[in-house]
This record gives sequence, C-alpha cells and structure tokens, in this order.
Amino acid sequence: MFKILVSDPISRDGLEPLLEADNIEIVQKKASEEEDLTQYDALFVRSATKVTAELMNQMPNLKIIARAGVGVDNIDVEQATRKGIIVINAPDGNTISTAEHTFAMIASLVRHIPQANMSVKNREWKRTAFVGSELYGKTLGIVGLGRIGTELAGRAKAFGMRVAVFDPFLTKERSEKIGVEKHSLDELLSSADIITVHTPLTKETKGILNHETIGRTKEGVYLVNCARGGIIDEEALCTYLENGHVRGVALDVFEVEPPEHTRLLEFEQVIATPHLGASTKEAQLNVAYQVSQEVLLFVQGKQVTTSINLPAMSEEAYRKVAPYDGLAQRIGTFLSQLMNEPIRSIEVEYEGSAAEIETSYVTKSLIASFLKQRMDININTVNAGVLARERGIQFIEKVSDRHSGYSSSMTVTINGEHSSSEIKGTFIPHFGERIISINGFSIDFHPSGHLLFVQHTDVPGVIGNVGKILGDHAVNIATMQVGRKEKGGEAIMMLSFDKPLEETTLSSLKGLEEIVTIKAIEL
Ligand SMILES: NC(=O)c1ccc[n+]([C@@H]2O[C@H](COP(=O)([O-])OP(=O)(O)OC[C@H]3O[C@@H](n4cnc5c(N)ncnc54)[C@H](O)[C@@H]3O)[C@@H](O)[C@H]2O)c1
Ligand SMILES: O=C(O)[C@H](O)COP(=O)(O)O
Repeated sequence: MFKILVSDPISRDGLEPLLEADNIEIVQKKASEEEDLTQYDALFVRSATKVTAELMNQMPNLKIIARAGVGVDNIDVEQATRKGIIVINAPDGNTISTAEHTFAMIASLVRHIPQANMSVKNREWKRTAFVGSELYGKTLGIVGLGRIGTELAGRAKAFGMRVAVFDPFLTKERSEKIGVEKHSLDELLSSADIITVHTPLTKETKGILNHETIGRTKEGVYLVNCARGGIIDEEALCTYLENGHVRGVALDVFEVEPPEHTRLLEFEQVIATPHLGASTKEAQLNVAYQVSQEVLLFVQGKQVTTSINLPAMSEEAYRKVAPYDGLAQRIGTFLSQLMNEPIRSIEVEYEGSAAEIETSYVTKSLIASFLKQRMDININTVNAGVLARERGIQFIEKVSDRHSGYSSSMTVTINGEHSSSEIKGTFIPHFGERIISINGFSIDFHPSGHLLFVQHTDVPGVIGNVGKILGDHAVNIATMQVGRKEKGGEAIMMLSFDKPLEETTLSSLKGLEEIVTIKAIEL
C-alpha cells in the first residue's frame, strides 16, 4: 500500500487520479498532528506546511514530496535531494488565478476600493477622500517576467498601460514578442508608476526592493507583492509609507505568515489579502490534479515530468532513455563489484544514438547503481550527483561522434586510487543490454544473473583448469564467453551460473597461477 499524507488543504476533486487507483491510501491531516509519520511514502503540501530536514527525518519512508502550487521555498529541497526524495510541483496550474489576483490588487490600490468599501460599511459617504488614478497611460513595472508576469503584462496592455520589465533572464526577442519594454532595474525603478514583483524568493531577489532601491522610485509610486514575502523589504516599506514617498502598497504575501507582528497592517494605504493568489476553485483543481497525475506515474514506476530535483523529461524522452538506463544500472553494479578500492572519478561516454538521449539522467542512474553497492543509504537518480560530489568522486560525461561499429554505445571508465576499469555496453532491440568490451577485451554477453569475471594469461589449458575446478565443486556453467587482445597476452572469460558461486569454489579458482583477476559478480 502506497500511503500519502495530505498536510495542507488540497482539492479533493484534484486528487481523483489517486483516489481511483488501487493500493493507494490518502490521509488528510496536518503533518504536525500525525503521530506516526513513518508510514508515509508521499507528502502533499501547499505553502503552509514547512517541509524541514527535521520533518523529513521523521518520515524515513518518504519518497516523493508534492507541492500543489509553484513556490517550493517552504521545502528544504537540498535536504530532500540529499535524501533521494523527489520534489515535484505544479508549475502553471495557478498562473492565471495569481495574475488575475495581482491585477485585482492593482486596480483596488489605485481606486482605493478596500478603503472605500470599509468607509461605506461604516455608514460614511466620503466621495472626495477616495479619488483615485487611472491605469490607462501609466507604466507598470514588472520585476520577473515568468508565467505570472507574462499573463499580467497582457492584462495591463489591455488596460492601455505601458509595461516595463526587469528580468535578467529575459531575451530581447521574447520581450518584443510579448510587447513589453526590457529595462535595467534602475530604468524600471525611475520610470514605473506601479511596480509589481513576480520572481521566486532567492538570495538574489530577497529584498530586491529595499531602502536603497525604493529610494530610486518615482515619488507617489505604488508597490505590489503577490509573489513571496521578503522580495520587498517590509521595514523599508514602512519607512517610505511614513514619509509619503510610496503612495500605496498591495500585499498578498508576507515575510512571516500570518503577519501577526508587522507594522505594515497599521497603514491605511496598505491593502492586504491572506496569500490568496492561487485560491480559486480552478487553480486548486489544476494544481492538485497536476501533482496527483505525477505521483500516480511515480507509483506506477514511470518517470515524473515536473520534478524540481530531477532532469525534466517527457514520457516520450523517457521511452528513449529507458534501455540505456537499464544498461547503465547493470554496468554501474558490475563495475562497483569489480573494483574494490576508493574511487576518484567516473567517466561516461555516449556514442551514436545513445548520444541523442537525456544522458544526464542515465549518468546519474549509473552513479547511483555504482554507489549503492558501497553505501547503506537510499541512493537514486535524485541524490547520486550530490553524494558522489560529497565523497570527492568527480563525474565526467562526454558525448562522442565516433562510431565503433555499433549504432549506439556507452563506455564507462572508473578511475580508482590504484587502477582503472572500463566497460563498453550497448542496447540491441530484441537482444537487450549487451556488454561488448571489458578493459579493452572484446566480448559479448547479457549482463545479468550470477557471473564470474576472469582475467588470465593466454596460455593453453586455462579454460580446462577453470572448468575442472567448477566441475569438482558441482557448479554447472550456464554460459561462457572468452576474449583476448593478442595471442599469448592476456585474455578474459565471462561465465554465468544458475546460482551464486560459493566462497570455497572461488578460493580454489584463485589458486590457479594463470589467473590475474577473478571476481564473482551478482547482477
Ligand atoms: N500569491 C500566490 O498565491 C502565488 C501563486 C503562484 C505563484 N506565486 C509566486 O510567484 C512567483 C512567480 O511565479 P511564476 O509561476 O511566474 O514563476 P516563473 O518561474 O515562471 O517566473 C519567475 C521569473 O522570475 C525571473 N527572475 C528570477 N530571478 C530574478 C531576478 N533576480 N530578478 C528579476 N527576475 C528574476 C525569472 O527569470 C522568471 O522569468 C513564484 O515563485 C511563487 O513564489 C505566488
Ligand atoms: O507558490 C504558489 O503556488 C502560491 O504561493 C500558492 O500557495 P498556496 O498553495 O499556499 O496557496
């Protein structure tokens, strides 16, 4: 049974794909109120539940965290990655709702609608106190032209506004296509009548509007934050509201939510909503449905497509990757058993059609299989890169346009403290994964089951001697391949058996003087 804890209010209708599936149980309860967190495989959250390292430690079976929304700043993604937990979100399910909410906030701000509403409800009729400004002809400054910023820009243009944008990752072509003016932050600050932020909260965007930058805005500017608390510094806002430089502020998000201690709420010119950007029936259905479908893929052993900590891959792309993923896992497991020594680097070279797939995923899969043999922790494609780096193992990925006779291949070289090993493999439709070379010796076998790798001097009688010892120990040889580089040099044997080789058999084989290396491999 795959157990999911839904810790924040998430649309039940959106969870339908999971509710309809067999072997999935959903519990809707705050993580802080659940006593036995160890039983859960998945955790669903919005922005309220803080998914800290401590919470993850209490959930040893956690495999996937689903954020039914965009921002993942409430999730310790780095820690999740280290633990091999996939983090997914619903990147565009609430875009329209948030853009509409932002626009409603802007319109409310310049026409003083919330204040006028309160006044009328207090039985007042102050028509001159609430004289506003038109949006038509004004300049809207958008910091961050992503999904929400772009939707907002379209709405602002429909109202006859000029749109100035600051986004360091925005190309000139895209800004022209959307019909906005691309500016530096300085230009935007000095020209905009209303400034709205739509970036994620990062080291770079935290306090992007602060004491110094707000000081460079137009006298009487309006500021809006419907993205994340902290992108506009709250103390700086108070200063500029007090001295009248900022005429009004609209906030959907706060540095601390709920914002119990901020002075901001005491200002008449501040209008606020309790993080409602995504709170529409449509957005909630969209985001819950998006993450549910992804988690269902995960439960079915398929590739998720919107992960924060895995390379994004469509089903079509994964279909191409899958055969090499299987091959990489076998090569990684094989090499890890072949080399009992500390590792410095792992190099993977892709050739032919293998070079056209999402190679970074396959490389991570290979590293995970290699490290799995050596570590007693959960290792997968999510944390393989981080764990390898933490252990000082360099990994290098190359794509080659060489052709070595096969339409596709991958060559893995492991450089250890004392020696190196190299395996080349390919995937042949109808035949599956094949190992075609080991340490430069040509060979051809399917890497699976109970195997024995033997490297020996190429002299008469070795094969017979190995066969005799195996026979004496009642070991039946299932398959056997041999390979060599040159006559009289060194050669290799690859044998497979119906059951694992006993230690005593292996010791007897090690006694043969022609043998250079011998390793039992379990795949
Ligand atoms: N209030 C709500 O309920 C609500 C709902 C949805 C999203 N959000 C917030 O809105 C944010 C934006 O959402 P989105 O879907 O448009 O994200 P997005 O990723 O599509 O867009 C973010 C944009 O910010 C830009 N950016 C990044 N760093 C920047 C910087 N230093 N300066 C200027 N621009 C920068 C990026 O280039 C990108 O274009 C989210 O991160 C989320 O926190 C809030
Ligand atoms: O990042 C988001 O998607 C929004 O901030 C929405 O947050 P919520 O799911 O808590 O409403």
